[in-house]
Amino acid sequence: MLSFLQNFGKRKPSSQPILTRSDSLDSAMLSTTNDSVSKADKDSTPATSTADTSSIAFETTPKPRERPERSRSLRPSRSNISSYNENVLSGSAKHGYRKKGVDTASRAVSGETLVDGTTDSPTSFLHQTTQGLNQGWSLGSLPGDNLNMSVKTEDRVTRRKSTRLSVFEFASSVVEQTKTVLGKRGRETTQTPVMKQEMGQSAVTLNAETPSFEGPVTKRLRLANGFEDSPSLSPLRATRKPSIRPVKRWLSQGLYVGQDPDFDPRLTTAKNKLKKANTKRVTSQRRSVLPMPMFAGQRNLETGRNFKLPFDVFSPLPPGQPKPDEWKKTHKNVFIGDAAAVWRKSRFEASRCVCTLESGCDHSCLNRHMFYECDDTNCNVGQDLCTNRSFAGLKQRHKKGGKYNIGVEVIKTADRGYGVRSNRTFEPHQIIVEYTGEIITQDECDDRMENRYKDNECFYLMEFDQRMILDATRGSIARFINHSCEPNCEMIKMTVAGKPRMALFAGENGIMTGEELTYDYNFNPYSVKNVQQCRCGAPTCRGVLGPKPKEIKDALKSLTTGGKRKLQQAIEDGIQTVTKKRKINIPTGVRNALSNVKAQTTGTLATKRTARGAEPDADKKDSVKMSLRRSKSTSMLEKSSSKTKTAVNTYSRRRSTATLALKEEAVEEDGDDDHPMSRRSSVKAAANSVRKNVVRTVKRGGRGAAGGRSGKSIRVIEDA
Ligand SMILES: C[S@@+](CC[C@H](N)C(=O)[O-])C[C@H]1O[C@@H](n2cnc3c(N)ncnc32)[C@H](O)[C@@H]1O
Repeated sequence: MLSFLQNFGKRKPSSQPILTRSDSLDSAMLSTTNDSVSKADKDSTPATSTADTSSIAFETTPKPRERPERSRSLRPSRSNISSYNENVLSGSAKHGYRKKGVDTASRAVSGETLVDGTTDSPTSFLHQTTQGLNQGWSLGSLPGDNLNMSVKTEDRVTRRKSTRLSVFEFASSVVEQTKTVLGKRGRETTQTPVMKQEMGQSAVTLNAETPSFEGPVTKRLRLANGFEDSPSLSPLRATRKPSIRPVKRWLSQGLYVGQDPDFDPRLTTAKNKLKKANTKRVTSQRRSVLPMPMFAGQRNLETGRNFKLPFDVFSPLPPGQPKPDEWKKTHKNVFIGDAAAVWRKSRFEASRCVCTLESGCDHSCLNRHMFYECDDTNCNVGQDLCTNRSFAGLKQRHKKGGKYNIGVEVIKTADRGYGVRSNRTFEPHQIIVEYTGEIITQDECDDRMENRYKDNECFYLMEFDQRMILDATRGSIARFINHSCEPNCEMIKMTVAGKPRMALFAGENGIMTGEELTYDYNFNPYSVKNVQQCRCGAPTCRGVLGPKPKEIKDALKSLTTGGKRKLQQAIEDGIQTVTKKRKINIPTGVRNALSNVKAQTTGTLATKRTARGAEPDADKKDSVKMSLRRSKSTSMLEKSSSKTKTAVNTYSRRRSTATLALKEEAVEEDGDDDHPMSRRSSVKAAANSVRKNVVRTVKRGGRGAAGGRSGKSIRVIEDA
């Protein structure tokens, strides 16, 4: 049988038999033909090759009929024909091009010319064939044996080989072709590492034990492992992966099923892993599924949770947005040149706030009112209860990293150059971004203006503290924040661990995702000719960067014609009224009048304060100090601008010496049980009066060709 298979159905002689299911059927079907031939040829000289077989077969049969002789080269080579015939499938095929005289019926499966002249009916033959197909494969028992169709090796008779393909042979060839196309790589991709490993081992075994096998590896593996009659024996099925039906667990267990309870969607996977590794979890208290709504409600009632609407949304800009040329960044204030040496430590000693554990450090915290950030050295309630640690919170946010935590990004505006927008929400008064840069002395600033920045369009300079300048040319992203007459943020200077720092805070209404961040520059162009048109688009836009000239005039009028009370009110409203005079070209006469009124008023208030002696009137004290400091600042600016003619954009929201003194008194007197709160509220009132933005922006006046260019400005913080 083996030798029969070897000689039959193979294009070229092979030393190894191919044991395939198709072969068994094929051989079963075709053996009748061969046997009939062998019967006829039994007595003739045995052939030694398939070619001989053909010759024998054709020699013993007469020519079928006369046909026009075709050239051999034109005749299709039979060994190359791989056509598919339904007759072959049905088993009733009459193979090939027959010679006349050959009993075609005997070639059919249904013939009665089975080996040894057995008289099995076609039905029983088919039955046996089916049995043979269903049988397992093994070397010991081949299906052909059951069919009693074995052919002894010594009786090997060369027979004419059918050039048509049987159905199984055809299928095998298709699979083989497919595999050839897929190639090794294709097979590898369909095999799991475990499969490969198993197959590798089995292949070794197979090679060692059954070297005569050929065919797909999977089949050999099955044969070797004894998985007989397995459906995966089919080469087509062998390459197919078992499909795993996905189970929608979330349908029954909720959307968060399987998610780690500590998972933070704002972090990257790596950071989440790190966080998980670093946190000790109390696994016993964790539940793998969400609590039922009633339990969730109960939990909320017990533990409490701030309700937030809308939930924080992160909305980064789509890629490909125009970005500013890379600027030198620094996220910390850096002293440059002599600044560090000149810098003095804060004159004011840190004092503890008087907040209680019951109330926590809330909006009534004195440190908060004084624009001092609480820390472990000056806070009475500790980190957990304190809400006056904005800069510390910002540091933590930035430490976490990611665009969401940074929360801002640069955008290109239509008509104001670059700007900054939020890509998440911010609560009212929440810190957004710190304004950092290089801290330089006034001399250094002048030098930079004359040399380094002489061709610049924009300047990012602010008067900072102790007459230092904060230059954000190398600084944080906050330098790109534009002005608006109806801003949604405010720039605030606070003392953090004894050092002043500036940051942008959300305004009263908080910030929504995608809003452009703005604050009021109170831009002072220094000269009317340098007034810049404002394009903020607010309904109440003043039209220029800075106060309207009319407002300035009105303020001046109130200063000159109003009484002391009115003047004081004007002063408390902010020093804009004083600085505004430099935004427009105020007539010298008016200016002199203003100076006189200012001096008189200051003197009066100061006298009053002295007369009151030890009894502090917080508001007035504050006003006095403000006016004094204001005068000082003004002169500083005048001097500065007259000397260097540099433009300064100033901002200040700063406590005064007086308010600090009051605060200390209040802390001391807080122990007095009679009126502790009244004292404190007077301090608060004093502090509140100081919380006025004092922002001045002065356009750079003519300094040669570069100095006279419009649009050049620097912003300087001014101590109030
Ligand atoms: C500190 S820079 C702000 C960032 C600037 N837009 C940029 O592209 O670098 C200040 C300059 O921005 C422009 N600017 C800011 N707000 C403006 C506004 N509301 N209207 C017109 N120009 C504005 C002015 O030219 C101003 O001198």
